Amino acid sequence: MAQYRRAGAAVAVIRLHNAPVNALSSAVVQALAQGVKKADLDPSVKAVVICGANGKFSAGADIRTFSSLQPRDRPALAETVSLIERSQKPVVAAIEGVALGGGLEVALGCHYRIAHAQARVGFPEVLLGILPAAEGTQRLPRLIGIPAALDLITTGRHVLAAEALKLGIIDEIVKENTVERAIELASKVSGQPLGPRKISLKPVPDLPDMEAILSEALVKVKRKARGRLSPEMCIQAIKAAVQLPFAEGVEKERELFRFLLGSGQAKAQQYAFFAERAVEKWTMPSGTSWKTASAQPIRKAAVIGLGTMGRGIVTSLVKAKMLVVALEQDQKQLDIGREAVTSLLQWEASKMQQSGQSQDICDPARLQFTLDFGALRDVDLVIEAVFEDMALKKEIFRKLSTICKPEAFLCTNTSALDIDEIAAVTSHPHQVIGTHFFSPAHVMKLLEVIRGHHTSPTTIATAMSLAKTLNKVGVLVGNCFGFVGNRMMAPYVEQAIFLLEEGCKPEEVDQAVEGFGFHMGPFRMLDLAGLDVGWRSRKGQGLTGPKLAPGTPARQRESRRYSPLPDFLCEQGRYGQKAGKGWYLYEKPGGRTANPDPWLYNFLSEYRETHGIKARFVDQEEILERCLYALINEGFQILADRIASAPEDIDVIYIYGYGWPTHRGGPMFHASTVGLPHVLSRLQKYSEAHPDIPKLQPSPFLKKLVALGSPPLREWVSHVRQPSSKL
Ligand SMILES: CCCCCCC/C=C/C(=O)SCCNC(=O)CCNC(=O)[C@H](O)C(C)(C)COP(=O)(O)OP(=O)(O)OC[C@H]1O[C@@H](n2cnc3c(N)ncnc32)[C@H](O)[C@@H]1OP(=O)(O)O
Repeated sequence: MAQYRRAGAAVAVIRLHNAPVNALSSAVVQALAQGVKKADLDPSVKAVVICGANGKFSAGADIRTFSSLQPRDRPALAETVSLIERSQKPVVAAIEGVALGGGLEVALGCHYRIAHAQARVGFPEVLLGILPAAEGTQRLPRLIGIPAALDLITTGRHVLAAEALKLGIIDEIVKENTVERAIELASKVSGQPLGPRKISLKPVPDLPDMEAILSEALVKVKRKARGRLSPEMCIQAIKAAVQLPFAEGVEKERELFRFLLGSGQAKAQQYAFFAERAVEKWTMPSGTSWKTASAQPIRKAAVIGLGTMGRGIVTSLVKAKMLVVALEQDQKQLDIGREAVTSLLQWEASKMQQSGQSQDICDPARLQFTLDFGALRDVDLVIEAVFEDMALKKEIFRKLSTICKPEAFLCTNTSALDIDEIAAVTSHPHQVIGTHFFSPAHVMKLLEVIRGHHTSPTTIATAMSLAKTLNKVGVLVGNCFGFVGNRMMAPYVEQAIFLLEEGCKPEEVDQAVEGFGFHMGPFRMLDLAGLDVGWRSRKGQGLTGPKLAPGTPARQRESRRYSPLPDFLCEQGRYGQKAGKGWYLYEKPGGRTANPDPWLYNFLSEYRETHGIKARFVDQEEILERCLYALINEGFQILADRIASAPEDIDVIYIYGYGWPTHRGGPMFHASTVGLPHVLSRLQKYSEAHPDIPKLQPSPFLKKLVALGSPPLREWVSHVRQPSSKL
């Protein structure tokens, strides 16, 4: 848990030991405290070094233990940090790998800090719905000043050693032998006065406009937080550092920590942290999993199509230092694509430069632009990213099947299309897989990885590993129309549009959903994505356009309710932001400011009149429940259909791909929090009121879980019916 040894005659080394990241469990904290006391009591020890095993200082407090913490518990970690600082002998932190959260707090308790050049430090607690509660909110501002402390504590960002040195968090950077160098320093400074090195004794550096800085930070953080409490509480704690003596500031920090710990938000954010890690450990319905499948190395990849998605994908691959072939169909598109990729890469390089990372990502030798499919002969993996047209995709895959080497993996970037149909035209369907990137692909963290019927475990492992290489979160899902993300989006958007028919305005629906914490409500999102995308898909499905059977009632398809509203908008050229008008009016085509549109109000009134709909007032609760519970209901069906193998998969997809607020833990976590019987009863109520909307009829799986007494989320999948045995 923490090894104590002597280095030379006079230095004690305490090494934190808790694989894989030296999390500070209570056993580790206890052992650390014992080590510090032992060194203090031993007259032959003149100085102490604290370091971590396996090249990592510590990733902070053990998050797994938080659920058992009582809000009244006094953090033992804080007492240990203060014990370190009070030590009579100099204590040096030797930081390798990471010193995050409680790990950094331990380091701040030390009198000196040395870090390896690749080490990262930070206070990511805010991302877990809490704050640095082992006196970190009181020490960091004293060490680096208020503006920098506000930035680090409210964003949770990790900083590299170079930046940490500039900020004053660490005293020295070394390229190698961090612990040895720390031992040397410890020997050198033994006997020197420790007072000036104790951060708790320092005043917070004063600034003339302190009040203004704090209140501006509060306004900024509140605007960005969309209901998340922890950033605001972090500011309260930092304010306490400014206004109160150290000990009183610490009390305030504890009070705020207890408040956050007891809030549902901390639970949701910690669930999201572990869900993100759980999805890496994928399983197929057959039982094959990450444990037995091994990924193949990808040295060289190709991207077909340099539209918005293709450009982002190329940028991601280049950033990950792969050799990339980018292919387009004609010279003009190729030139436009090359220019776009080049400027994306330059932008990425400048961002990296600002954060002190090396920026050799734009090496042109690694990126080849071509019109020639022959250039794909030796690539290990291809990502086809042309637009959503099955015929075109099949033509490309037929070609790839003959040109690429037999062991190449063939990925299709699609948001809805059938992977099996595409794989069927190739001679290696087991090497075909869906990779649904989200726009902008070089920014968005999510990669939905879709297994086809024939996709091999090696192909899945390779695609999942590619996600990690690209610094994305890969989630494995099954093949069905819209997969997980878009399949759940469909009933959500459908409800939003039905609500307009019934009397809402787009901004009322958006405000309700944004008030819940989403980045964007459904109508702003549709305008951003382009209304023509859905229109093309509905035409393809024969729901509108020339394929629609003559005489079909305007608001009904088969026996289901249908709203032709978005089709009418598209017929008027209102494609959304790019056209300058859609559900909202924009200042110009491509404009970003969504303004309510009087034209739309008239249009909606006339529409309701034509169809004999009496507008009614719909309250926020109904707006939210109809949109969100329709989406969640589909999530239960997706679990029952084994398209997602666990609720965590769905939640991670929604957090990283669709802007679901992290402090609400994802749609399935949210359902478990508000209670499955509640979700069921509301769906029952709405489906009775709207019997012609099948997506409001509660999923049989949700009903089953409620009948079973609403087991906790982690048990849900054990109640999914197993496919019948072939025997
Ligand atoms: C006890 C009361 C204390 C009260 C005091 C409160 C004040 C202090 C609070 C804190 O310190 S909260 C924790 C702050 N630290 C973090 O948020 C860091 C979280 N970890 C990471 O960001 C990353 O894991 C990493 C350290 C950057 C490593 O990333 P990498 O991609 O290399 O590995 P992962 O797959 O993410 O993690 C490996 C493995 O380790 C588990 N894990 C990571 N950090 C913690 C942790 N702090 N506590 C418990 N477990 C942790 C992670 O879940 C993975 O587990 P498995 O999936 O392999 O089981």
